[in-house]
Amino acid sequence: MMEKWEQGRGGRDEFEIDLHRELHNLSADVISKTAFGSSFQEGKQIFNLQEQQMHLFSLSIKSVYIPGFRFLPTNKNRERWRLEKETRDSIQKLIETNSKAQENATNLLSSLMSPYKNEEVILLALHHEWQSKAREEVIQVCGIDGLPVAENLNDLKIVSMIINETLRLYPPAVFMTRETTEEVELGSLNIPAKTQLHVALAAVHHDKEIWGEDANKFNPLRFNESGRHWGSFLPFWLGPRICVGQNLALVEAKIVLALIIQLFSFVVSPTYVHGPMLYITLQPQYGAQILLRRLSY
Ligand code: HEM
Repeated sequence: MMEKWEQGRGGRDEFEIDLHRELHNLSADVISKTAFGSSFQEGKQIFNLQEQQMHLFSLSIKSVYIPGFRFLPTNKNRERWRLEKETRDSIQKLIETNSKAQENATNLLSSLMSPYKNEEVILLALHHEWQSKAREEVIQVCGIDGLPVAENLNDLKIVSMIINETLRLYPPAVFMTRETTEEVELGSLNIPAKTQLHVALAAVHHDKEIWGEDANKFNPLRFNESGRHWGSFLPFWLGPRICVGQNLALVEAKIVLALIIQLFSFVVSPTYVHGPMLYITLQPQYGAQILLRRLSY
């Protein structure tokens, strides 16, 4: 990705990119490579099929629910069935040809959650003091041309705090849905069996009683303090269904953010319009345009 940026720069000091698009492509590459290794191209094709399915799913949840409608052979339904069949056939083919992919394929591809958050870079583009602090740390830990590697990732404490603070303010999974299997008492509420509950993660993350009066402000320092309630920060959820990709996501996010900070300084482009939108996960509706400037040390 960085090489592509460098080529696209073509000698200019400053250039604009849509970070949302760039990180989305990077995420597809990394998940496909991690899950499928040598079958990377086929993996990426499945990723693309799922993305088209996601688009159709997001249209259906916004329309009026008519029982049984999903069984009618409308154009959109036929497209959904085609994508579903093509995805299943491709995964099956991969499993048959690549025994290594067998354990991981369905699980990893069931998640299109990008581990990289445009918001991290956008927030750093707005908060220059944190951008500088993070750069100082990356250079101290990795040097001006060294890479973030397994041995030094734990030393990137400020970078971690920035990632956590971004996941707090803009959790990709905005709410979780659960259904009660039996009647339960929740505080003063008596909830019957088979009731759907929506747990609003974003509301918990912005709760002033938990996070204080500056709950809506970007302040990575709050992640320097210990003693927080385990239920107050849950971007990856909790318990038995906690995100299995959590560690991979955090490691990837750290590496990518550290590399961008090490090579470029950045500001928000005048063409950027802030418009977070729920599209299965939280996404920037109009993209994430930033102006990058190559650093020379
Ligand atoms: C910032 C990035 C990510 C966030 C915020 C995130 C968040 C979540 C959340 C909240 C859940 C719980 C969903 C539920 O139970 O309803 C979940 C589940 C899951 N995630 Fe992630 N995820 C991220 C990245 C990833 C990545 C990179 C992968 C795979 C490489 C992944 C794989 C999974 C899988 C397989 C599950 C289902 C686990 C189960 O049901 O047992 N996630 N994720």
